[in-house]
Amino acid sequence: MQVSANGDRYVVGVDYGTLSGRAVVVRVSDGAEVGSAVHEYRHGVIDDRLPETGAPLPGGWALQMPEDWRSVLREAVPKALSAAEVDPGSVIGIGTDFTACTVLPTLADGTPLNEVPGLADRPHAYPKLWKHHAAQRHADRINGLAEERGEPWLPRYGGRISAEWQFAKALQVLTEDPEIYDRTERWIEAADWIIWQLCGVETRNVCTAGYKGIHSDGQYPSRDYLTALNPDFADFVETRLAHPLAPLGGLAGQLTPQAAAWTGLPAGIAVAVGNVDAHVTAAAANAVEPGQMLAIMGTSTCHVMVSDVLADVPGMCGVVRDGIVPGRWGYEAGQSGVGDIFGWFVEHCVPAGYVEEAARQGIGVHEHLTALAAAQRPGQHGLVALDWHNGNRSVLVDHDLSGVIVGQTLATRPEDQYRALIEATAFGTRTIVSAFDTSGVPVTEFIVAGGLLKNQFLMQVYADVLRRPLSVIDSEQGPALGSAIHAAVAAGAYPDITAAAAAMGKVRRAVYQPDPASADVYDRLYAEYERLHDYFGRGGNDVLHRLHALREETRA
Ligand SMILES: Nc1ncnc2c1ncn2[C@@H]1O[C@H](COP(=O)(O)OP(=O)(O)O)[C@@H](O)[C@H]1O
Ligand SMILES: O=C(CO)[C@@H](O)[C@@H](O)COP(=O)(O)O
Repeated sequence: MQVSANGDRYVVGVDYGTLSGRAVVVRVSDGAEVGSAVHEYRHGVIDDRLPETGAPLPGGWALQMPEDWRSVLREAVPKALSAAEVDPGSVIGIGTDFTACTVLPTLADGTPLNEVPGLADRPHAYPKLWKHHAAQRHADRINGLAEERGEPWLPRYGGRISAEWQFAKALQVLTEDPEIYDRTERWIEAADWIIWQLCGVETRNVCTAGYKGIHSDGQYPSRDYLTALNPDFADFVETRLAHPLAPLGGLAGQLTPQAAAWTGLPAGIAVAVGNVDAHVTAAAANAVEPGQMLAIMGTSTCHVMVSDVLADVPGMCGVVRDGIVPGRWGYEAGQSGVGDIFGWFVEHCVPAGYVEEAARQGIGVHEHLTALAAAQRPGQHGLVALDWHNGNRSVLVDHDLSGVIVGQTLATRPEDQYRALIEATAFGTRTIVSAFDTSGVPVTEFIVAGGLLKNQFLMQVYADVLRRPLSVIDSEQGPALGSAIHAAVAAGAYPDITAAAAAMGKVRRAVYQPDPASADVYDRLYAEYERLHDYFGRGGNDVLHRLHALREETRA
């Protein structure tokens, strides 16, 4: 094992986000981040037209391009190494994390179907990004049948499987393009596909299989159940998924000469088993003890927490043995839209005068609206909103729901709505935290990571709405740092993730304290949120579903 001139050893973590991939070079001894680089995906999120043909995509679709992911290895990793000014020979391992469930059909050798000659014009040949929401009716069918048959795995997923998960997406392929389904030799999470690119062998990790792949108590849904779903789906598990599952922090293999040439790293170094962006971040924030809930807040929010207790938490995404750290139960819940909602508002709902004023002050529109919103007292805008602009992942698990804002008058201004949307996402998080608190897995510490940390006003709103202190990760590259920590374990530098997280993870405790007076007002607003939540989300008024159906019908 090589080391640098001063004896330091390094690992590389690569975080595959929704729009870009980030690489960070990290010192093994203490987690110091010594260099990083970001590479934007050329095609970003493909949700409008297929790049090859320009053919329009239906509503709810979100695809990605595997070549964009390889580019991150070719571009971001060498740049991070050069920024770090470390000898590549002192790097002992590489780890990666991915959005999930981002899943793709491939040939038996891992070639993505969209790269197979003659298939580039077939939308179903492309990877489906986590936020591909066009499989809701398949998820509904999966849930309905599982409930009817009393499938044992259903409670492990909060009673409902999400349209984002891999069975719903695969069933959509089978139903809408059976030929592409037939050509699919492997159906694989991007989290595992990228590892295949790095070390040349197929591996599958317990995390994506457990949460997004309905692999529970050692098995996928039965052949009998899949046959009942659709006889042509009967052998889906055996033919396209089946593979031994590898533990998190495990060694997937060694970096191939080809991947070494892409990255500038030495061939033969350790490649860690694939993992999910949210789950690796638990190690980065050293949030690996029971009761420590970590919220990774960016375009969406994921909530992850380990526990020694197995409980059914209504509406959670899943509870998986070894799903965050080996030896413990790992819980996940989430909100499908958070930063994306603020991004949508900034892009589509702000008059030119605000954009000009932000430019005049030399700040972004988010910062301008945040400053105006922060000058208000809680409740002053007279609004309450539902944060469902990208559907609801927890606790309702329904991607056909949409956003609601109540209380607008002629005096309502953009900053009022921006603030109401921030508060709505905080109320969504409170709903999730209380689902855990009341299900026997109480949240004892709330820790935040992710891009939204930069909005301090937003953080204070969350502390007030949750009425509890917020700890924050002390890194701007949480997932990439977490991947690097997994690489250090895979390379044998630490005995396990917990030990590596203690040495390399970074957290600042109780940085935001709740303000009791604000919290009192938010309690009243939250009570309104809860009423609207149940009215629009639990059948009190099905208007959001009817509007969704009408929109789809009209588009068709
Ligand atoms: N100052 C801000 N306040 C609130 N939201 C912001 C701000 N700046 C950017 N955003 C939103 O944050 C999201 C990006 O978060 P980030 O963590 O960087 O991305 P990702 O989730 O893809 O890793 C975008 O959806 C954007 O609209
Ligand atoms: O769902 C998960 C993880 O389980 C995320 O990958 C997904 O929400 C995308 O996260 P980002 O918003 O890109 O950070």
